[in-house]
Amino acid sequence: MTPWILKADKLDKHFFLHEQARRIPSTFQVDLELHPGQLLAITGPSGAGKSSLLKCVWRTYLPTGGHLWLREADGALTDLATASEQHMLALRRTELGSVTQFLHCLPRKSALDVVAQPLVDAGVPLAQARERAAELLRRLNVPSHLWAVAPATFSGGEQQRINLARGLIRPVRLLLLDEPTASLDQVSRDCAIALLRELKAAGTAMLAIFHDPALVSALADGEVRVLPHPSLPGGSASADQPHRQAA
Ligand SMILES: Nc1ncnc2c1ncn2[C@@H]1O[C@H](COP(=O)(O)OP(=O)(O)OP(=O)(O)O)[C@@H](O)[C@H]1O
Repeated sequence: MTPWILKADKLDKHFFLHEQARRIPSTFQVDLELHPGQLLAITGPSGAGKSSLLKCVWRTYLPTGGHLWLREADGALTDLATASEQHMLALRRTELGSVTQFLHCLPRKSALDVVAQPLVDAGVPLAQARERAAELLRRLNVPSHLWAVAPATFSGGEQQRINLARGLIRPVRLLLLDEPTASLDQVSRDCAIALLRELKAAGTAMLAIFHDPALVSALADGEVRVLPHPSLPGGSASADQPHRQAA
């Protein structure tokens, strides 16, 4: 097997609300090992810290304990728990990608250009980026009469397909997926599964939160179960046996 691309070692995240002097526990003692071409499903009860784990990798959240090693394309090992902001910005431009369930885009920009933008930002000529965007929109069954329209007025499922196309258009080595298919119907979900399988086959590693067990069984190579902090209800078992990765 190829060497891992991401390894978490007792990763912790808690929040401190200074004005209330209150500590909010989140992700607790997570260990995981993710290889190129693998998808690991992050599972666990609501509030256990699944999204926080992905945000620690993307570094919207700064981990409060443990290590989060990324093996970069040149083989260098970087601990995302301590990497500089500048380094993180560079990694987000080159190696990391993230798709959530929410589409954030500028008003008045066409759906086609919203999807093409990450490629344009990466230096791909506009015509070529639009061609690839059109291909993805077709694959995700977004009707062509919507391509020139700004997605602000789109239905939830349409917006989510735009968001997914935008999130998948730029090739990355590690992709984070936080419920990117939550509002999709069965047909669109199957299209998304096919696209994600192609990315896996091309070697993209993925950490994903899917609430739909059908997606987990269709795509996951293993599971990382995030359990609540031992101080929380349902968390006592995790004190002795924190989050284990199951193959
Ligand atoms: N920015 C923040 N400030 C304070 N607390 C936060 C913050 N982000 C998350 N939390 C808290 O961390 C805990 C874990 O949240 P998180 O969203 O990671 O859980 P989750 O497992 O993804 O939940 P769900 O399945 O319901 O989406 C929750 O108690 C949440 O209130």
